[in-house]
Amino acid sequence: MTAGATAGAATVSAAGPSELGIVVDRVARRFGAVQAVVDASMVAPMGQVTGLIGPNGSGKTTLMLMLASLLAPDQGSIRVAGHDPVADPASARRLLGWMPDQLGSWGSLSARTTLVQTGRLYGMHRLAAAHRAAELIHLVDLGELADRPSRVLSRGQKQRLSLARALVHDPAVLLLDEPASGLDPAARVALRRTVRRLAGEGRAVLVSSHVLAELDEMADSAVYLDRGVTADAARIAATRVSERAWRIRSADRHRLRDALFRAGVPWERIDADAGGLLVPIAGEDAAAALLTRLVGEGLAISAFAPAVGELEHTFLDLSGERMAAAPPAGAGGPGAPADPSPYAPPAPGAHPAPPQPGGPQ
Ligand SMILES: Nc1ncnc2c1ncn2[C@@H]1O[C@H](COP(=O)(O)OP(=O)(O)OP(=O)(O)O)[C@@H](O)[C@H]1O
Repeated sequence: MTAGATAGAATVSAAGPSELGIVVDRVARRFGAVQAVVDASMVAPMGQVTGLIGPNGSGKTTLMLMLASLLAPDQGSIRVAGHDPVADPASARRLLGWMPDQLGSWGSLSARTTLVQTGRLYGMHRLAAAHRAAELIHLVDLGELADRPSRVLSRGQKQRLSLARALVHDPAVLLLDEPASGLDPAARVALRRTVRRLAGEGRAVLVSSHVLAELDEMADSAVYLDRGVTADAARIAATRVSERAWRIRSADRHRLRDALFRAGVPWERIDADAGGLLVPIAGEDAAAALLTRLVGEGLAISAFAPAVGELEHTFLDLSGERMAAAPPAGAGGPGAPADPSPYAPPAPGAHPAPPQPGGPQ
C-alpha cells in the first residue's frame, strides 16, 4: 500500500457515483441494544483495492452485510456502483459479488454445480453458466476437486470456491470478507495476485481482513472502523507523524548504538531484534534526517525501514495500543524539534552512560 493512503469520507472526489464503486454516507445500524455501526462514511473507488480494517466487533461484517444488501441501515445512505441496495437491491446485486467469511453452500453439491447453479440464479443460460464455472474453477485452481461434494473441501479450498462464486456474474464491485483466512502461503500469494488483477480490470474491491501485512501488499487505501465509527482523514493523517519503530541495521551494532545516542535517542528507547536495532521515530522527515546523520558519520547502514507495516501502525495507533510511549518532554527523543536534525544532541549527563559491548543488543 502506498504510505498513508486512506479512503475516508474526506477523500470523496468529483468522480461520479459509479466511478466511486462504493459510497457510504453516515450509515448506522443497531441490533437491539447493540449499536453495531454508529457512524460510517467511506468510498471505495473503481479500479482499486480498499482495505476495511478494525478490531473485533468494530462493525466490519455488519457494514459489509449492508453493502451486500443483506441488511438495511437504520440511517444514512449507501450506493453500490450508483445503486441503492435498500431501494433497489436487484440492481445492486447484479453489480456486486459477495464473498462472506463462511462459504455457506450445500455440502452435497460439487464446486462445479455450485458455480453453475449460481450462474443460473443470475439468469445465465445453462451452457454459459457451465462455461463460466469451468473458467472460474481454473482461476481458483480447484480443477481436481471440482466434481467432488463441497463438504470434502478444506477451509482454504472452500475460501477459493467462495471467491469463484462471488465472481460468477463478473461483478463491477467485489466485497471480500476475510478472504485470506484458511489459505496457505502459496494460496495467499495467488489470492493477492487475483485480487490485484480484478481491481486492475476496473473493479472496486473492498477487502476486510485482520491480516494487515497481507492487506498492506494488496490494498491501495484503507478504511478504519473503530467501535462502529470510521476514522476521519484528520485522525489518519495524525498517525503518519506519530512514533513507530524503525529497524536500522549496520554491521557494527555498537557503533550504530553510539551514533544513535549522539543523535539524541535515549539508550532505554533503543531496542533490538535479529534484524537490527529498533528505534522509535516520528514521521518520514525525522527518519530521513536521522539516516542522513548516520551516513554523514560514516556508518555503513544496510537496512533502514519501518519495523511495522503502514496499516498495522495506523491500526495500532488509532486503537491507542502503540508500543512506544511518547518521549518525556525535552528528552531530545525522536519527536524532538530539529536542531539541526529532529534528534537534538543530548545534554551532557542527560542520559545514562552507554552500555558496554556485550550488553543486550
Ligand atoms: N445479529 C446480531 N445481533 C446482535 N448483535 C450483533 C449481531 N451482529 C453483530 N452484532 C454485534 O455488533 C457488533 C459488531 O459486530 P460485527 O460482526 O459487525 O463486527 P466485526 O468488526 O465484523 O468483528 P470481527 O472482526 O470479530 O469479525 C458486535 O458487538 C456484535 O456482537
